Amino acid sequence: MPTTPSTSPSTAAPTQILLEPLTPHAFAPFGEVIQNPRTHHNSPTLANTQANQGSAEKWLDITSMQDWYGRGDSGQPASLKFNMFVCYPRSLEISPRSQRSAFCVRVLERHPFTPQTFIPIGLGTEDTGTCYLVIVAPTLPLGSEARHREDGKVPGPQPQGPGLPDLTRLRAFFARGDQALTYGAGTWHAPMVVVGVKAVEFVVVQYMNGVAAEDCQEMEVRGGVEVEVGDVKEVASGNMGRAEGKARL
Ligand SMILES: NC(=O)N[C@@H](O)C(=O)O
Repeated sequence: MPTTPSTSPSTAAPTQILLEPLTPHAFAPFGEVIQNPRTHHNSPTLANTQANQGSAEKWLDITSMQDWYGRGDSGQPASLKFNMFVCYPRSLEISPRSQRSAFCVRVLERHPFTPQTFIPIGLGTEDTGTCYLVIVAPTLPLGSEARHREDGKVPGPQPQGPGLPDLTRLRAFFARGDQALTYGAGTWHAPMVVVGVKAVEFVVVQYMNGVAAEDCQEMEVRGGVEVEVGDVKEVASGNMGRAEGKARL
């Protein structure tokens, strides 16, 4: 997988950020949350209709899946792929600062020309021992990119822009089994992080064209970013106080 140069948090970075619940509003700069508007009061307004002889409610256009590969240099067309990721629980470390368990983000990646949807299967809301973390960063404007890149090269245009991730504005969300999500095309994100006691299977939907540099770009986060998780059971059951989970930059 192609790796862009590593980057590290700037000295101006805040030292801590909150671990937040995944909501459509909070996640909007990075993509979309997919959830049942009947059971999640914070859902955006969606059109719906009756289906299946009235035994089903059908919500329409629940997420966007647009092919941006026409902007790639190779001209290689992409097709829609359904893959499955079986994500095992990650090892957590004990934060030297808080003495609580934490996940260290060492890699961020992006898919410049496609959204990517993660749909968990087999993780119920009753599974309060396991949840998953969605860790994302906005993209820096190109001027900052030029200052940060070591090889002087600028990748082609993409929906979020070609810049490196802004680690000073990294966000970490915790999600439940009754939520799926779509990373917007080009959104910097950590490889999926499951925490807790069991593996989670995800059906993953995205466009791909087989050109490695256009399908996925990855970079190392020098020194890592520590996301404080604390008690996974508290996080997974949604009982965590908002100020408890923190990421240290
Ligand atoms: N997000 C994640 O876990 N992984 C990927 O985006 C991937 O395509 O490898």
